[in-house]
Amino acid sequence: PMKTVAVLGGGIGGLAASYYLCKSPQVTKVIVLESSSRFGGWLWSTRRSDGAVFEHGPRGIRPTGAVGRNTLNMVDDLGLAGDVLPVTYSHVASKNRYLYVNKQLHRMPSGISGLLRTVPPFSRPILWSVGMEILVKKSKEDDESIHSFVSRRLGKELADIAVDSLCRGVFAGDCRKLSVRSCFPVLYNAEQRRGSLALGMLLGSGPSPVVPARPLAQRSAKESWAQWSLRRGVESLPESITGFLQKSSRVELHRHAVVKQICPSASGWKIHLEDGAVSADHIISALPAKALSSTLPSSCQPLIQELQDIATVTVAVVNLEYDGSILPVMGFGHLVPSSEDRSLLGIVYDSVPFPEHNKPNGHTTRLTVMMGGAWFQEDFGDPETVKEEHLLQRATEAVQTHLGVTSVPSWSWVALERDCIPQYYLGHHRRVGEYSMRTFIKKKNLSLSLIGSSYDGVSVNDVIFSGRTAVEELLGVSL
Ligand SMILES: Cc1cc2nc3c(=O)[nH]c(=O)nc-3n(C[C@H](O)[C@H](O)[C@H](O)COP(=O)(O)OP(=O)(O)OC[C@H]3O[C@@H](n4cnc5c(N)ncnc54)[C@H](O)[C@@H]3O)c2cc1C
Ligand SMILES: C=Cc1c2[nH]c(c1C)Cc1[nH]c(c(CCC(=O)O)c1C)Cc1[nH]c(c(C)c1CCC(=O)O)Cc1[nH]c(c(C)c1C=C)C2
Repeated sequence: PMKTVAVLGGGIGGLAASYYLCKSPQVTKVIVLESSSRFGGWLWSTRRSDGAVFEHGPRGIRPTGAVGRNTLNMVDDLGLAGDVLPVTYSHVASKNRYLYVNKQLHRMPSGISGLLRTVPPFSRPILWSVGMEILVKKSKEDDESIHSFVSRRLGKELADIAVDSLCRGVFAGDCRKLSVRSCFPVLYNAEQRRGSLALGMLLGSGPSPVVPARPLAQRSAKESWAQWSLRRGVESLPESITGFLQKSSRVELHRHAVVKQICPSASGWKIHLEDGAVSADHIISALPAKALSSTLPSSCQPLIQELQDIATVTVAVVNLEYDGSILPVMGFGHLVPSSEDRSLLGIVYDSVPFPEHNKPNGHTTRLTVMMGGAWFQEDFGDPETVKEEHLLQRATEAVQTHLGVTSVPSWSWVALERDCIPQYYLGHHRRVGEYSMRTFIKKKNLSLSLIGSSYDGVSVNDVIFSGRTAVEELLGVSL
């Protein structure tokens, strides 16, 4: 006999959880509480009146693996299949990714010849490192930094350049601090189960959840999609889920609803808002860990501390539009290792994967420059006091020096995204897992689920899947 479930936070995590809750007749009421004026959180797109679309958050979602299929199944269910913009593996945006090293763009090695030959900026063929990797003993540590893991197994050069850049292009983070076990479980499991990454790739590195492919996911497999977006931008996904939830009489959607405090009560929870309170049998928190931490009563002290300790980074995202085709190379974009420029993380060439988002008949090029991350403070200082003009200038200078573009952008947008990406540091798996947060919740019998990017993966797919898993565990069903 369930129950009223309160979902805290209306980002993609909270919306996904609410969507899955609606699938069960056991749930009598779903109350979504979102502090801001819109749903979607970091899924945030600007649609200009002339039809151009600019992404300030995620721009390409991966279709592969169980979590990728799961998202496509949801997109299919919502009736969004006709709006999907796929990018296949054979597309130039999938084949070409660049590194900016020693003041030059280098195409990242790919394919057989890319592995066999020595390609700058690397000093020996990647295949040599991969071959030697099979001989490296497996580690007995229960966690390790990504940099140390890759240095040990593949050599320092790949760690310093390729993996340093990769971690900036996914976590906006420092691979010397990030945990390999939590950030790249596939790599960690390959070593633990197969003794090597090469063998893990060949033989598989462990079981993954079973998610059957519905028609859209089948199409994506047949057509070999590498990533996808939506015609009116990624924000269409939260908009469409919100539309779906609005149609249900069991769902209450609240914006401008700041959760101030949550208190365990005899029957569940009392949730205090700025004005008034609501009661619920269960809480699914889809808030960032620190935000949840500040709402808990002092009786939850150890949990409060663990949540507080999950670090985040701030990223400056600058969208630029230029007249004409100004790119010297075609591809997804380029990344910059921290040894080259500590606070300039990389540039996405949005027009290449998604020309549909250009101004119609306009011959323009859209780029996104990402800056800061783990290096934000040391370069830009306090996010409270940085000036937009300064961020814009740094971004356009980078476009000029890295890509040789001397013209002035015809349009720009600067977004300072505070604490937007959680950082899974060494020992993160222990913090969220068995020995800590989730154990405390179980021991204290708290009817509370933790979902969202703070815990089990930061990608849109991971966050949606965390919502689904929490609902399945809560209701004891498989959706
Ligand atoms: C610049 C950028 C680029 C990215 N690129 C990609 C990509 O290419 N591919 C990919 O898969 N992922 C990407 N990501 C990651 C992904 O977008 C995020 O990890 C994901 O959107 C997080 O979703 P969430 O629901 O967990 O959190 P959020 O989006 O942070 O949602 C949390 C919600 O809680 C609300 N809230 C906070 N405090 C309170 C309170 N007290 N009361 C009520 N509500 C509150 C917030 O307003 C927010 O709406 C990117 C992220 C960023 C920032
Ligand atoms: C330069 C900074 C960033 C760029 N994108 C992000 C940041 C911080 C955020 C981001 N990008 C990806 C994810 C995870 C998605 C997933 O795991 O499914 C996040 C949170 C996708 C991604 N982007 C790049 C890689 C290698 C990946 C992993 C998945 C994949 O292989 O597709 C590379 C990359 N990101 C950026 C650039 C400029 C770039 C490379 C040219 C921007």
